Amino acid sequence: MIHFKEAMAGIRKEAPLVQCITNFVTVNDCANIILAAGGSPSMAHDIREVEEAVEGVQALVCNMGAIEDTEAMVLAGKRANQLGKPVVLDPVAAGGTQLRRDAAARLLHEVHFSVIRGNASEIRSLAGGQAAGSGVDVSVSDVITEDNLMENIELVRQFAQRIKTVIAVSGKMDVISDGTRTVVIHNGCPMMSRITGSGCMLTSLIGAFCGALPGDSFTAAVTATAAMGVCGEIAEQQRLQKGTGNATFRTDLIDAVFNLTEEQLMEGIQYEIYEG
Ligand SMILES: Nc1ncnc2c1ncn2[C@@H]1O[C@H](COP(=O)(O)OP(=O)(O)OP(=O)(O)O)[C@@H](O)[C@H]1O
Ligand SMILES: Cc1ncsc1CCO
Ligand SMILES: [Mg+2]
Repeated sequence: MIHFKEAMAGIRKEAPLVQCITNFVTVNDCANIILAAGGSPSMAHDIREVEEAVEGVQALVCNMGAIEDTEAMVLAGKRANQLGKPVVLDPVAAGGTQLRRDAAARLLHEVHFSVIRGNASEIRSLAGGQAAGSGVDVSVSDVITEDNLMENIELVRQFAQRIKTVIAVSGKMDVISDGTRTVVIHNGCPMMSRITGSGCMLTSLIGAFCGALPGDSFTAAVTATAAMGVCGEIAEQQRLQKGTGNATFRTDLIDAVFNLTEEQLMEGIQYEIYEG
């Protein structure tokens, strides 16, 4: 059983401060989704201040879209680890270039992450498999479908168990595992992949939930992913009513997170749990 309601209440009560070392493409959306959820963002990323900045926050998010900030992520991540604060990784285009493969390997070696959230190509690459993609989007051949769901659940579960980290793979179906329990979430809509940053926003939201629930990163990752999916559906209904496009969808998605009630979340979630 996942305590979604308690997690939702917790993030609004705790108002966690979340530090994001993230990319210039989607930094503003990451800050706004944290605010929408009831948290408070800090985008401090300079190597001269990240270790000090981490002392004042409840969680750290490292987004490899800011590949130039890898050193800052290592410094901040190590300090967060010393302080026992959750660290979340978004391995943007992790398998795409040698620079990114090296950065991902270094980050995994030097920092312990509470949660890693990426698309199927990124997670497949981190897990040591052959990922087809080289860009920031998932490759068609890596997409998780009904047909390959069970083998992907097993891949994600084994990877989570091996590195003792909650792994969250996003897509049409989101697969989240702590190495024992695996949750599959069916919410969301294709429009979410027609804006840039829905993944970065999801990772930031996971960071905010981890900040509110520091001892339970699995519940944090599952609740954030479910909330994002339900809010994507709400924003899509509005897009269809208004006849708007991807720019308004992005705003409506953030608004939906701002206005999301525990009841809306509970009514909207479509998920199943696989044990063992
Ligand atoms: N076809 C889809 N159907 C339902 N939900 C989707 C679909 N594609 C993406 N999503 C949702 O969009 C969000 C982002 O997932 P996605 O896998 O697209 O991240 P990403 O590739 O890292 O994105 P980006 O790098 O652009 O930020 C998740 O909440 C996911 O559930
Ligand atoms: C498009 C893009 N390029 C680097 S980071 C980023 C945001 C989505 O991952
Ligand atoms: Mg991404």
